[in-house]
Amino acid sequence: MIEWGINNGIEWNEKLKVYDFKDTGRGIITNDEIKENEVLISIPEKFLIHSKSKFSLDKLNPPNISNKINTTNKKGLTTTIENNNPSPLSIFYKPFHDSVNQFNPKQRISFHLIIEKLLKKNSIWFNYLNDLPNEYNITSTYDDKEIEYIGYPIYVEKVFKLKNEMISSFNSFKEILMKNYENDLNRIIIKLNDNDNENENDEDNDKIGNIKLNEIINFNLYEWCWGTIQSRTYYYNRNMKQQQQQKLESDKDDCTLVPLADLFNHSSFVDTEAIFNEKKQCYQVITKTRFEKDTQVFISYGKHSNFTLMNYYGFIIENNTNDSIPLIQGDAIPNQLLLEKENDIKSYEKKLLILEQYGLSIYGDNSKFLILIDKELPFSWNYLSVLKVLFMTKDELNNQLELNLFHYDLPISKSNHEKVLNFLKNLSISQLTHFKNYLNSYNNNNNNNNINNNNNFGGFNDINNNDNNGIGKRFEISYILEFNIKMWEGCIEWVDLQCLSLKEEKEDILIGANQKKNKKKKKK
Ligand SMILES: C[S@@+](CC[C@H](N)C(=O)[O-])C[C@H]1O[C@@H](n2cnc3c(N)ncnc32)[C@H](O)[C@@H]1O
Repeated sequence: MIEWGINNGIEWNEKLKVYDFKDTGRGIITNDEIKENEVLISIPEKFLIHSKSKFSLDKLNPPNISNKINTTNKKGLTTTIENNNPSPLSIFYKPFHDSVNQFNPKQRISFHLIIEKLLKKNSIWFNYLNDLPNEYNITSTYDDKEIEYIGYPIYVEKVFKLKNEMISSFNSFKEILMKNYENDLNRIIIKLNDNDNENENDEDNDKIGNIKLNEIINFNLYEWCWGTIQSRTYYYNRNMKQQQQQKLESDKDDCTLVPLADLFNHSSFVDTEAIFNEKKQCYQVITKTRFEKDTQVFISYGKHSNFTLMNYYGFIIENNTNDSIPLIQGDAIPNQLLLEKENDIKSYEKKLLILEQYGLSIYGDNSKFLILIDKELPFSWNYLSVLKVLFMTKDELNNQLELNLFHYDLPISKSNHEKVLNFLKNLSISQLTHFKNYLNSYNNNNNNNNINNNNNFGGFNDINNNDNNGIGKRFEISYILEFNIKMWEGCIEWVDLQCLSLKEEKEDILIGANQKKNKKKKKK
């Protein structure tokens, strides 16, 4: 693959080599020191596969029609206006280009990948595509039963959401193609051989004849594209500046495959910069981290929790410092405080207003109720602040004691602190029990039948060796559930420590905060 890249003008850092690592699977090793800010790879634009990229067969690309056209106005003056609907001239390619124009970015990239894969040796990406994994371990490919067995409702819901996103994306992909090709699955989409008498049996493995619609509408192939996109693409927003800006803002999904740059494995301890270099017209990956000779060169895929890594990339990392557990709103927010809505609507509304004022929320996506891997503070600041405000008494609200929290970073009051800690202790104990149950039933349901339990992290795992009706135990899921148990145990320890030190406090912290306020007033 590297040789193919170098022969085609991809600038590959000479110190780097492909290597099969025991723990992470195929990745990149360096035979000399790599310095901070060193360019790892530069890839010419023509090799990128994104939602605007060209197909490798010239005849598949729409003719270059200018986006500006001349018109004559009522006064007979000629003006140049935007042509918002440039369409390919050829009737033969009309359904092809109509479909391309109707696809969203992920469908468009999938279509491109499918075409290039079916083109085999006729594709400029043949060597690259040939060396990609045949299947992916991402959660969208899990069996429905397996997803249910994960147990934790937030995880189950998220995985189903991702899987359904892929399925509905495929359904609409199929619908667009069927409509444009008038439901004719035998319709020839790509005519490689202009000779109509072509002998269809003449194809060898890598040379092809014509490509029909039924080869393109193939769920397994689409699932492979989805895995390729989820686990191997880079962000791509260079077009944002140009006229497509409006269109692209509505679909923030735009990303690009960058051949060979997707051979680097992930580490949460490194920093990477990936940019399109306008001057050189190429995509570059630059490391912000130094690497020693004979070590694996990692890049960063982002600060992801293990659950996110498992969903999008199909692997997890040991003791991931970015790990966190999302909380269900129903568990995270005390019920009795939600009941306040009925008893004391004024206080309830006041609390919501305070939260809004400080950019916090108890509803929907805005809320970040997270358990963190941080011994000093295992609950996210947002979450703790929401709880503190919700537990405020009428008096505390009237005295605007939220200012203690948001201005001086102090507790609202000793009793408020106590109530929050009590709630967190009960929450942690019940979550710990839940996670122990999830793990037990996960293990029991999967009957010790391991899908990829090779007791190491990542790498290429054979996900097909499960002979228990398609269900098997996944190392990643057991690890995440076990790790969450440890995190909840850490929360209980933290709450106990806080309770101890709170007991030792003689004076109500509320007084301390007020003193601080008074001091400020005196200064004025
Ligand atoms: C962009 S590709 C990296 C190259 C890939 N290993 C290959 O052989 O083509 C991303 C995939 O590599 C694997 N991977 C990346 N980082 C890893 C890590 N730290 N541990 C285990 N597997 C990792 C996962 O399978 C992931 O989906």
